[in-house]
This record gives sequence, C-alpha cells and structure tokens, in this order.
Amino acid sequence: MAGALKAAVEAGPVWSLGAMSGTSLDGVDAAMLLTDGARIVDFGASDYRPYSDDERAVLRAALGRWPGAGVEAAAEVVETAHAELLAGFSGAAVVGFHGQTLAHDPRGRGTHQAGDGRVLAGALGVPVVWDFRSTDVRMGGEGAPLAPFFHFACAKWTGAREPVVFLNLGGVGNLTWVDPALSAPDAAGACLAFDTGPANAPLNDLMQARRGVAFDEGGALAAEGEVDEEVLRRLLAAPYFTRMPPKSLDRDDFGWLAEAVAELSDADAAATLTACGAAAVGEAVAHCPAPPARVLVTGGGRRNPVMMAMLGGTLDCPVEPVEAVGLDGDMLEAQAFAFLAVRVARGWATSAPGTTGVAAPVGGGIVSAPEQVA
Ligand SMILES: Nc1ncnc2c1ncn2[C@@H]1O[C@H](COP(=O)(O)OP(=O)(O)OP(=O)(O)O)[C@@H](O)[C@H]1O
Ligand SMILES: CC(=O)N[C@H]1[C@@H]2OC[C@@H](O2)[C@@H](O)[C@@H]1O[C@H](C)C(=O)O
Repeated sequence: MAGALKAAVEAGPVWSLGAMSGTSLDGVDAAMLLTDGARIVDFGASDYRPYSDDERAVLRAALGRWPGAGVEAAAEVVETAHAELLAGFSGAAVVGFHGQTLAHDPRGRGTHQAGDGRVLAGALGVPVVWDFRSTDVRMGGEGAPLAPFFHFACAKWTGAREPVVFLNLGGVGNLTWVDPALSAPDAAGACLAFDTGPANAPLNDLMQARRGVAFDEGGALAAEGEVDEEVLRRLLAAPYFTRMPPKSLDRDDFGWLAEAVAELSDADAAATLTACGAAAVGEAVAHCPAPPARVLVTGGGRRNPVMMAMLGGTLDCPVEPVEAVGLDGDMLEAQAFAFLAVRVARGWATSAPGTTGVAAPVGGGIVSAPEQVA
C-alpha cells in the first residue's frame, strides 16, 4: 500500500486530507487540498470539530507528559475526535494527521504528539501520515514549525513577488519569512521560520481561570484594560527573543506570565497578555533577513481586533488576515499537513536549515496503511 500510495502521488496531484489539533486546545481542523507536494492545485472542503469541555480537560491534564506517562486517555480523545471528523470526508488518497502536541523539548526529551496514526488508518481505511516532527528533532532540528514549506507554496499561489511573512497566531505564535523569488522551499534562503513567542495560550488560560470561558471573544476584555508595561518589559527581556532563529517553543514555556499578571485586574491582565503576543511578533520580525512587504496573519488571533491593532502599531508594514490574498486562515495549518503528507509520501523533505535549524533538508513522518493495522 505504501508503494501504491507513492505511485499515486508521483502520477500527479492527489486530494490529501490534513488535520490539525493545535496548542490552543480548541478543537480539530480538517481540510482537503489537491497537491503534488510542490504546489497548490486546488483547495477543497474543510470542517472543524470542537473538543467538549470534558475532552479539553483530559488534554489539559496531559500537557507536559511524555509517552508512557499516563497519556492514554488524551490519545484516545485525539483519535476519537479525528476519526469522527475525518469520517465526514471522502475522496482523499492520503491523510496527514498531526495529532496533539503534549510536550515539546527538542534539545532534551524530544517532541510528543498524542494520537496514533495506525488507529486512524484502520478507522478510515486510508493511508495516514503521522509523527511529522520526530525525525527532524532526531537529526538535530527544532521539529517545529513545519508549516513553512506550505507557506512557501502559498506565497507562490498568491503570486507574491516580494518577501512576505506568514504569521500564525495560535496558542503559540510562529512566522515564516518567504522569498518567493526562489524556486523551492528547501533552497537556501527561501524561508526563515521560527516560533515568535506566546500568542493566545496565556490569554486563553487567563480567561478560563478568571472568567470560565475559553478565550477573549473579539478582544472585548482586553479592550477595557491598560497594558502593564513592566510585565511587557520583563517578557521582552527573556533570552528567547535574542536567540537566533530557527527556534521553537512548548505551549507553556512562558507559563510564568500567569504569575506576572496575577495581581492585575481581569481587564488589565487580558490587555497585558494580548500586548505580549503582539510585542513578541515585533521582536521576531526584526530577525527577518529583509523587511517583509506585508505580514499575512493566520490562526485564531487574527479574529482578535485588539491583538491585530497592537500588531499594526508594532510593525512597519501592512498587517492583514490571509483572507486578503484569498487564503483561509482557519484552515491553513490543516492544509499544511495535507501538503506535508504528500511530500512524505513522495520521500521529499519537510524541513530545512532555515525552518527548523536541521543541518540539511530532511523528511519525516510515518506512513501507516490500513491493511498493516487489520
Ligand atoms: N473571535 C475571536 N476573538 C478572539 N480570539 C479568538 C477568536 N477566535 C479565535 N480566537 C483565538 O484563537 C485561538 C484559536 O486559534 P487557532 O485555532 O489558530 O489555534 P491552534 O491551531 O490551536 O494553535 P497553534 O497554531 O498554536 O497550534 C482561540 O483559542 C482564541 O484564543
Ligand atoms: C511542537 C508544536 O506542536 N508546535 C506548534 C505550536 O503551534 C504553533 C507553533 O507552536 C508551531 O511551531 C507549531 O505548529 C505549527 C502547525 C507548525 O508546525 O508550523
């Protein structure tokens, strides 16, 4: 079957179904993409399945844990949610299954995405590519971010001619600087990518703890507050911001922010954590090889007008949601894993020195065929 899949992807573009469960722990995104692994041919159907409060609580409880340390319940939540969502799609030659990152420590214990692709392959009857990050980490890379090769394809698809930044504002923030003049994402200088810092995760945690809701809808609470400049100064003094990219973060690497805003009112704390996400991006863009012509924002943070306004005030170029160039900012990461699945099936690289710091372009991912499971 792995051979049949390889033959199919080499014969021409295929429909690939990508699925992403991100660090904000809101739910699973899934999207179809027609691709040959080099370029975007067409976008297809997409769907979303939120985690229930109970499921989210199971995932939260497993954050920071490694395989073998009581993560079975979390893996089952991830597998069940994906099986339910992905069963609603048809026509995919392959599935790209990211899973749920529970722990990420590339210089230490590695990287851990909960969810077993073999279970999903058995449930769906379609070959599943999964465990995308481990090989890169084993080879000395950061294992993240992995969307950059897809961002490169997006830049080509939009016809960009000048360097552009794709900024994802999920639980953690990450950006890809792309030079669309170059021919391939693993060419030297084509991409520089790295995690910018905390984005929505600290704000979501605050909203959950103080207001019992998952996030600050429309930035409404932050809009009422004042930014605490001392907390902002402490954030930007963190060594992470002067570390040269590529570099990556675990969801809770800036967990101390919760303590730092503990004495502030709800609104001031929300405003301050929102400002932290934006300020981290300001530091990050300063690392780009050349100023981008525009910053295109994807991920849920683009729906937060307070965060977007703060970003606009921090950066010297237009800051717009990716919808400005015809992309879908809710589905870009799911589409990225559809794209990467085809690259893995073709035996192509999914990361490079500029995207994860790995010494040479490298592929990754396990391909599990349904009949291997039966
Ligand atoms: N209308 C909105 N107003 C304010 N914030 C929003 C809104 N919609 C989404 N968000 C924020 O975006 C988050 C979801 O973003 P997204 O789905 O991009 O994250 P993710 O994919 O889980 O994370 P990551 O990219 O780090 O893996 C929500 O948890 C919330 O913080
Ligand atoms: C280890 C891990 O899961 N990292 C995520 C996380 O969420 C955002 C940021 O941190 C990014 O590095 C990555 O996700 C995206 C999909 C990526 O790999 O490009």
